[in-house]
Parts: sequence; C-alpha cells; structure tokens
Amino acid sequence: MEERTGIFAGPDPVAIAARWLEEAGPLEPNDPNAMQLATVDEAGMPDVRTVLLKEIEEDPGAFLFYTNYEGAKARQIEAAGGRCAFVMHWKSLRRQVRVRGVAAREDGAKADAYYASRPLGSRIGAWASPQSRPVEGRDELAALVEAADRAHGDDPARPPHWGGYRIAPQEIELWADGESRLHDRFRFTRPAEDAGWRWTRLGP
Ligand SMILES: Cc1cc2nc3c(=O)[nH]c(=O)nc-3n(C[C@H](O)[C@H](O)[C@H](O)COP(=O)(O)O)c2cc1C
Repeated sequence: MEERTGIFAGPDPVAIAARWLEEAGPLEPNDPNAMQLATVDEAGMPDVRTVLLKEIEEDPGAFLFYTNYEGAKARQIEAAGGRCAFVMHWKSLRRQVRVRGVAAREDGAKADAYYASRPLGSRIGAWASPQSRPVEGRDELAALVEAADRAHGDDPARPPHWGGYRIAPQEIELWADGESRLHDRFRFTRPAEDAGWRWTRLGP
C-alpha cells in the first residue's frame, strides 16, 4: 500500500489532526477550532451546527466540545446512543478532517475547570440561555441574564445543564487538496479503542 508521508505521516490520525489544527491556528482569520457537528434526530433527520473543539486528547484519542445538555444537539446525541460526526475544514490549509464516533458526557473535573476558565459573561450566559428554545426577544434574553447574574454572582458554579462531550472516534478521514482535483484521502478505522488504527487510501 502506498505510504503516507509529509503532512500525513504518523500512525495515529488523532495526532495528525492535532498537528493540522496547530498549523491552521495562525492562518485562519477566526475560530480555527470550529467544527461542524452532525447529529440525527429521532426521525432520522440529519442536523448540523458549528461548535468549538476545545481539546484533543491523544491517548486513546478523543475530541472535546462544550454545550448545553438541554439543547437540540445534546438531545439528539443522547437519543442516538452518542453517535455523531463532525468535519473541520481549514480553507487556509486546504485540508479537511472528518470524524465519526460516539460522544459521551464530560461533566466532571475537566468540565468544571474549563467552565471556570471562561470569562464571567460566558459563565453567566451558560446559566441564562435556554439553548434551542424560543425566546420572545433580546429583552427576554437580557432579563434571563440579569436573573442569572443575581442568582449566581461573581463566581458561578458550572450549571448542571452545561458541560462537555467527548467524542471517541471510530473512523477518521484526512483529506488534503491535490492538483487537478486528485486529492489525497486516507480513511482510518480501528476495531476497538485500544486497537491500532488501520488505514486505506480512498479515491478523491
Ligand atoms: C463559530 C461558532 C462557534 C460555536 N461554538 C459553540 C459551542 O462551542 N458550543 C455550543 O453549544 N454552541 C456553539 N455555537 C452555536 C451552535 O452553532 C448552535 O447554534 C447552538 O449550539 C444550538 O445548537 P442546537 O440547537 O443544535 O443544539 C457556535 C456557533 C458558531 C457559529
């Protein structure tokens, strides 16, 4: 099988994705860690939205983002037994990472620490925002923020309805732009989390 070299080098696609994200950091105008997270609702209808990838854990490999556990994406993730997918595309690098996997809540010490590291306004916002539910207008939102501010003060604890998801990847595809649309695509799979990754080149 043809060897993977250069930007594709290495046995672990999670580590390669982490390398690519680091490379994209100084090149992207905004949010190099933005990922488009796909879920399906209970009728099987797909849904997708952007969230921010906050951490890549390298062993055994996982991707973390944070959100409201009462919003649509959380409901969809949980109803699907955690199954979800995401894609990251860096226009500056002309590269793409696709991941399919299973998400599980990270609502322990790591979520507490990340919550505590956020600016106060964001911490209050996490208490105040009824994510994915209708609001009457900005006035209602402002009133909810004011109430949360009064209730939780200057050092709010992490809300029970807010925390992380850790996506354990089952399949990762690394893609890089090639000449004449002959892009490079490598798909990695592993039979279990503690097994090594196998890979194959795919037609573009
Ligand atoms: C650049 C960008 C970053 C975002 N980051 C997050 C995030 O990290 N977590 C989150 O819950 N929503 C984030 N959002 C908002 C989501 O895209 C979405 O509107 C919200 O989470 C509600 O999604 P849902 O109704 O499918 O649950 C972000 C939006 C953008 C455009």
